[in-house]
Amino acid sequence: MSRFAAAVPGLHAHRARELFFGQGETPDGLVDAAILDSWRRCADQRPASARVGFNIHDRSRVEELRGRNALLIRDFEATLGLFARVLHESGFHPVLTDAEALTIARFTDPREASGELYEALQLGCDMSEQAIGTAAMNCALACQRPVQVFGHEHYFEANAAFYCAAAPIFDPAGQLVGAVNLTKHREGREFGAISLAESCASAIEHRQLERLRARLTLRMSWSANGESRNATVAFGADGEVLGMTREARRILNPLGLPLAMLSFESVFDGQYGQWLELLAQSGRPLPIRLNSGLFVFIETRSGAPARQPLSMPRATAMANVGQDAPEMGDPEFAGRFRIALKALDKGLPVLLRGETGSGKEVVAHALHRQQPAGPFVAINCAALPEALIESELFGYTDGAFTGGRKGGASGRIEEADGGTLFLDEIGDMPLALQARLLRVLDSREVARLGSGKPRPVEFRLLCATHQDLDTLVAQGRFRADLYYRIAGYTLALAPLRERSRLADLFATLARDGAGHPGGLTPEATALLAAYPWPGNAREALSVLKRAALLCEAAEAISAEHVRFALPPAAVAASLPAIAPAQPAASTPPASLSALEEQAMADALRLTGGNLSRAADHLGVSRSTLQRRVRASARLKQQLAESRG
Ligand SMILES: Nc1ncnc2c1ncn2[C@@H]1O[C@H](COP(=O)(O)OP(=O)(O)OP(=O)(O)O)[C@@H](O)[C@H]1O
Repeated sequence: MSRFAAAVPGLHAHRARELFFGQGETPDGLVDAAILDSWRRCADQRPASARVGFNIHDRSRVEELRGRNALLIRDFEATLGLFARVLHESGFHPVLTDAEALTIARFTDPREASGELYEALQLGCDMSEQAIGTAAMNCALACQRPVQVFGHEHYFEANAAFYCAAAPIFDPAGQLVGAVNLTKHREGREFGAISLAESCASAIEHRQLERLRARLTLRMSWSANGESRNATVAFGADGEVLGMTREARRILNPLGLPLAMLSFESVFDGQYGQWLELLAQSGRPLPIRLNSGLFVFIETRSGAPARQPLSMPRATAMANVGQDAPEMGDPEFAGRFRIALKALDKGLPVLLRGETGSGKEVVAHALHRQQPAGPFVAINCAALPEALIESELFGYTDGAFTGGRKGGASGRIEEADGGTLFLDEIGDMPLALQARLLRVLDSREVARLGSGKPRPVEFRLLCATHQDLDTLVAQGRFRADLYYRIAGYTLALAPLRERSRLADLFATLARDGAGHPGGLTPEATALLAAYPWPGNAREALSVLKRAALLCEAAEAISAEHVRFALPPAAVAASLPAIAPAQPAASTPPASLSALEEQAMADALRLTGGNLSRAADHLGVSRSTLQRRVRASARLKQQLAESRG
């Protein structure tokens, strides 16, 4: 899709029509390529000025179609219920079509729509290209990706009154089964309908997947080009792949092999049985390498009730209960932790900064435990779909929107009253909500959506982010006033590679996290300390769990166990630099940075000098890698060589 046409739907439609219909030219870049292809097909059939009516199948055909697609319809209705408020406010009318573009379900009452739209919302309406010309649902089905069609981008002039956006739906085996389509009169106010349609289709696909009788349903998350991605894949009893979502297909099955040819071991670098056990024990996302080399985090996806997945999976703050500060392997941390406590005591918010996996959530729990009055309410701003975040945070009143729960619902901010509100990944909060949050923080009052009556709330505020908020502020993606408001005190967590007392942290993680009472040998500790830990404590915990699986409970984890548990590429590429027998004391601190540099050089070489991909591979941000390259002549040279 042309980036411009996507950003400003329909803006160039008149010019594109002039070129296409008037001069027989190709209006490249002015409309989405999918629309242009459709225009070409339609032009072979009928002139754009032809009269179009909606062709509606008879009731028995509609019943037969609905019976055949009963589960899909159920998933559509359940999913749309979650988006009810935002749909209602936006004025869009959602329908579900089958793979032939016949309408088999709708979500709103067609009587709320006027004129031609009323017709278009009838069950059994034929929305195919042959019947109604270019429209979002038939384009989305034809090109198998989300498409929006605005006003005069519709082939028939008679349909220029509409704005529609649609996304295709695939079943867990990757078959196209239908499309979600959102339509309204185009004079309505603008709205991000295409991403809403895509979110609906993706939520339907997740529901389909959850119905499979899977032994293990995994949620994978990773970041690519600075954006976080996630996907779901289901495995049977022996690790065979039962189904996956479209994002999962992109990274696990790029060649489009039949599902029967895929298994856990063919896609991940690990053994199915071992990972089943690790995942059951951890209850937290664990890093794993794909056979393609990409590093992702995986966690078990449970059939949790609707509200639950919106909040982050809570870490049972396993370590250090009753102690002042958690053991972080950093002698300076305890002092900073005490200052953070004082700040909270004085009513100042605390901002936790640190790389992914560095322990921000563990610290948040620990801070709450020191003054454990009231609930600990955590919200992961990155995990909430933008359409739901507002009602999740602020709650809503009875009747605030169609499909809302009877009696309304309290928001998470209200639930934190008297306790601690933990806003994780605050850097991912949409700008519009930042303004609302700021108002709550200033007034200490929260009003549910649909109600003018604010209620007073009192809570300690903790926020966390792995992003550089200064940069986000400079880029206009984070409000400066909110930044100052939440950063009463900033508690920075050093990345693991910069902590100087790692032996204590490894011992704690092994004992409390991996449940291994036997400790570690000094050689094992030295080997661990030499690894640069791009995934920080989360990765360290996962490695220790893997190592602990290999030895008896009373036995100390040895260098051999660690070597097995560390990522194979790290052992092969860098860790032989410290021989197994080399004593811990003789590992000069400088070698740590040399090891990191080696890993970075390897990543640059492997990715042909692509900084984003190399950073993804290493699990660090692009800016971190760029900074290191700028500071190192060796890396600069490697970058130049890799780019040839
Ligand atoms: N000091 C620690 N003691 C015990 N466990 C820890 C410690 N630090 C981190 N962990 C463990 O490492 C994992 C990651 O920690 P946590 O979720 O707190 O990191 P985070 O910085 O919040 O990560 P993210 O930015 O990805 O949300 C968790 O399983 C946590 O239990």
